[in-house]
Amino acid sequence: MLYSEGHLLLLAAPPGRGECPDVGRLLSKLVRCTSTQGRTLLRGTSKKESTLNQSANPVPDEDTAPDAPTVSVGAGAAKPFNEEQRLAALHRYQVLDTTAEQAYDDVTTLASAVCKTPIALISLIDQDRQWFKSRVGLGVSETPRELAFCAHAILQPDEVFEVRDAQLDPRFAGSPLVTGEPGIRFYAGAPLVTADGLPIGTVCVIDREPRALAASERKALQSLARQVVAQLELRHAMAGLELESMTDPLTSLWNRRSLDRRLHAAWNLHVREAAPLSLLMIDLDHFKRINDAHGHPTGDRVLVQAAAIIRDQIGHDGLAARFGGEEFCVVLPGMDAGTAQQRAEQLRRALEDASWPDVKVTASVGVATAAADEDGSPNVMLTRADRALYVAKRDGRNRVRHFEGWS
Ligand SMILES: Nc1nc2c(ncn2[C@@H]2O[C@H](COP(=O)(O)OP(=O)(O)OP(=O)(O)O)[C@@H](O)[C@H]2O)c(=O)[nH]1
Repeated sequence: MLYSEGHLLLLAAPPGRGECPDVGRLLSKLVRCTSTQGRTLLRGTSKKESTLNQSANPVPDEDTAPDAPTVSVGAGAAKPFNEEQRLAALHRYQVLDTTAEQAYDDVTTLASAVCKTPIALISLIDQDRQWFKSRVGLGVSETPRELAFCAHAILQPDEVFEVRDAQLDPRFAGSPLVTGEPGIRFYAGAPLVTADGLPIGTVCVIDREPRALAASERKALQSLARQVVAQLELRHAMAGLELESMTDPLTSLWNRRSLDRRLHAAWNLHVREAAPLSLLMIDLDHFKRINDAHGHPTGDRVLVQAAAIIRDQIGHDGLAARFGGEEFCVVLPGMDAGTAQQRAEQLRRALEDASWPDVKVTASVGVATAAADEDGSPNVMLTRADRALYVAKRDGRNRVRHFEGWS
């Protein structure tokens, strides 16, 4: 957005002044959406609802409107004193450049309706730009930071930053966003402040006419900003849980469940692109003896080190997972049988040559490949790799075998 970092900029021309959009419906949708995810983002719903409905018919409240802060002119707003932590907090949410989401779009729809502005935005202030997670009434998805009104708004994280007539404000009168499109005259942005007190953006509203926010509208804008932060936190926590549920806690490799998903995805790619697909099944040899001779904790350390070697050896060419116990699996999309066998042999040697804590470690590897035009299924791939692993064990261990048939 155009004003200041870390505010949701609600820049909206009234959707027909005098019209009262169905704010209650939008609000209940928002509350429903957030509460189904186990967290109430809007407390005291009925009170807020009545506040929001009142503010749909705003009466500018000159007494309570905050004064604009003093900021630098020319190259845009000054940077907040805690800019580095602020950017780290923003990037932690991993929300920049993501696609539109209903939960955020509901907020801008509400902001525009409540404040009766034609433009409403959720603006996130990145290092050199402001990027809009959601926007009503504006075509662009980002602007340079130096043009952002929101970059000013984040300098006063506990207040709504309001510019009642940008043409009369020396900081903004010459801005191309005021002199040209979208012709900003009025701006109000409520900073998005994280639990750590870091302002990452705003919820803001913009109008093409000079005006002021009523106290109730200002409050509503701040409520919406709090909801955006709660939504960001919720998504972040869910992503963390998802990752946790897909990861093996001991080795940090993908777990079996994750392997199944990824193998299916790789199989779909194999079918769609008519590309080969290979799979390695790796089993540490006589692992029980390591546990028996050196104890379970040493066995665990060996598993962690083996996982690290497998991950390093495979790099970005495939996906490594812990299949269970002392067994690992590697999915190699696009890799033919010959190359997969070479990589398996390199991996086997790397495990054998590694320096281990007081023990000798080797592994047997089974390889299965679906040629570019071959039918089958992910489960058949697993069974074939398992059969090849069985043959490698049967033939003496510490060796690689490719699936060559069932006999
Ligand atoms: N330390 C440790 N041991 C585990 C873990 N998961 C499974 N194991 C042990 O791995 C051993 C696997 O033993 P087996 O299936 O007999 O296989 P092996 O001794 O490796 O023999 P081969 O596979 O035939 O070469 C068992 O003793 C399990 O208790 C784990 O997370 N940590």
